[in-house]
Amino acid sequence: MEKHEKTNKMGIVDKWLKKHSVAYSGATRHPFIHSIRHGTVDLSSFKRWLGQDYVFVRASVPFVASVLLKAWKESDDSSDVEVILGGVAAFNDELAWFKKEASKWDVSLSDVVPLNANLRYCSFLESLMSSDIEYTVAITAFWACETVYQDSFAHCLEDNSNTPEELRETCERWGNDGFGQYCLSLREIANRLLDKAPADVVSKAEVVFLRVLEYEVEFWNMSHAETSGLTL
Ligand SMILES: Cc1ncc(CN)c(N)n1
Repeated sequence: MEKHEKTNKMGIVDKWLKKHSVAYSGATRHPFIHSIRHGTVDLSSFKRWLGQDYVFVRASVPFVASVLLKAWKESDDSSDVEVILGGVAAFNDELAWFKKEASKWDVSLSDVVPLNANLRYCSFLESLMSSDIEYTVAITAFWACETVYQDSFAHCLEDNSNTPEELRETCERWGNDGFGQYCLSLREIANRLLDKAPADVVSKAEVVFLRVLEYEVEFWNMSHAETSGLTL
């Protein structure tokens, strides 16, 4: 098949994005994201999100490393490893950025207590590290996780947005074009693998995709957790 034919073809994840557009919008157009985009964000919510996300990103490193390992063992295309390796390398920079941003906002990262929604999402990712989980399923989860952030924060950078100046750097971290391209590369990998996968693996990947969307919504919800109800 010619390359241009391949890119024009609608892949399985593209179909899921249409089929589950309500769930997808729930994750990418959450009230927390709207509040950033409208410039009405409550700074204590932003700080809570920042601390929780630092914990999440640290915990997701072994998951991404496990996806890399699966790609190295199972992929029929060596460029997958390079794409995922790019993601692993970006985590280093991301963790340094969290430290810088936390000191700007006076958030003490060492004092962050992970909330239950965060712990649940981290254990879900940990469950996907098992060698029983197919590469196709794991890369679908990874693509979905990265894409929700890319789409959400890119929305805050659109021309008609009113994102506060001091939050633009956060939005650019995930909303920039380079990160967008990287998410598209992950999407191509997921589509290619799903195209060849048996039906039960495709169903499993679709369930995992929907679970990621649910966990992402719960994650955003934590930003407006009342201090009295920190078990979210
Ligand atoms: C909850 C969450 N989801 C996704 C991302 C993007 N790696 C993140 N930093 N945090």
